[in-house]
Amino acid sequence: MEARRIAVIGSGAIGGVLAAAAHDLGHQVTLCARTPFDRLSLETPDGTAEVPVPVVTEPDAVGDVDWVLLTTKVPDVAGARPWLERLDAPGTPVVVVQNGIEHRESVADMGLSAPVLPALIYVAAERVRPGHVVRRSPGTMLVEPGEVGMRFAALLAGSPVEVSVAEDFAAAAWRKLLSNVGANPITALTLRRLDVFDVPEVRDLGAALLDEALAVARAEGAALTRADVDAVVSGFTSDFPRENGSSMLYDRLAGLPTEHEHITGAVVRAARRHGIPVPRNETVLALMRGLRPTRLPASVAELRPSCASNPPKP
Ligand SMILES: NC(=O)C1=CN([C@@H]2O[C@H](COP(=O)(O)OP(=O)(O)OC[C@H]3O[C@@H](n4cnc5c(N)ncnc54)[C@H](OP(=O)(O)O)[C@@H]3O)[C@@H](O)[C@H]2O)C=CC1
Ligand SMILES: CC(C)(CO)C(=O)C(=O)O
Repeated sequence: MEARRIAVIGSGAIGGVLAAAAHDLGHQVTLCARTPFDRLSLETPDGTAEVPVPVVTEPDAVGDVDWVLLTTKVPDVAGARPWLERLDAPGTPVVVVQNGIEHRESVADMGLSAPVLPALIYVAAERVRPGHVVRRSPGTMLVEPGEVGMRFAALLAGSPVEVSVAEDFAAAAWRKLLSNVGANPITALTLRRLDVFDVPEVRDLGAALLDEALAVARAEGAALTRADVDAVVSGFTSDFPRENGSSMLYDRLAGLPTEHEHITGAVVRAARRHGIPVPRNETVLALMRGLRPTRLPASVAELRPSCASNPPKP
């Protein structure tokens, strides 16, 4: 495919993975970062590679582009407004690559002239320090159907991130939310990686959180069933290397605010609209709200393994 100019807003786990994937395909990538660093490096089971893409911290330093990939955490979208305003153009789609079900809402008040493409990503990726990202699995992305989604799939075709169109994107987003409602707060609260789901009671709690969320998803019109819950729960210990954690665990380790209001909070808000009881998710939300975003001591940070010792699952 012809090389395209791509701006990636956010240089964390997902921004790093997507910037590397696009660069390796020959696209012209610019990383729009908040915290400056010199050079992106990506650690995978095959080794660590430098990704020689320019890293800029000022919107005026980036020229016009063909695609914008927004990869900040959901609560950080407001802070990314200067980038989005600088890059906005009717022919430059903004791909919102985030967890949750609020992809369009999160940029709705920006007044963008650009088409917005909601996107979901499944990947085991961790930003361990500014500019250094560990990717422990290949990635898969799901995007809304339509012409922009198909062009985006073509843009990354042949990279380690396989993009496909989800005919029922709303259901796909709720299915992804099921995994995040279980894995993210449980790993963040226990400060453990996905191996925490080897503990039978924790696995049962995960399943119970998902059961509650399933009732809400169905009330919202998402065509999901108990089989989706079962698949997600068994995936906790089989879809990714168990040394993987979750984006919420990584935020907690780094002392950053977490996305709980957009994960568990989204389920609880929708449950209230429908009068559906979700006591376990309400409890988890209260605990997440009670956490202080404080960088954790070195002994806890040692939970961060490198990739080299973690071969991918077949
Ligand atoms: N990590 C994972 O494995 C997965 C994550 N996701 C989802 O993907 C989304 C992105 O997560 P992830 O990449 O993990 O998050 P990270 O915290 O690793 O990265 C987010 C990046 O956004 C940057 N940022 C924040 N505000 C701005 C700003 N104003 N301008 C420029 N950059 C900014 C942060 O900067 P700074 O460096 O200063 O912190 C950080 O580098 C989330 O919605 C997450 O839930 C989905 C699937 C898997
Ligand atoms: C659970 C996981 C790893 C799935 O991609 C994820 O979405 C996250 O870490 O936020």
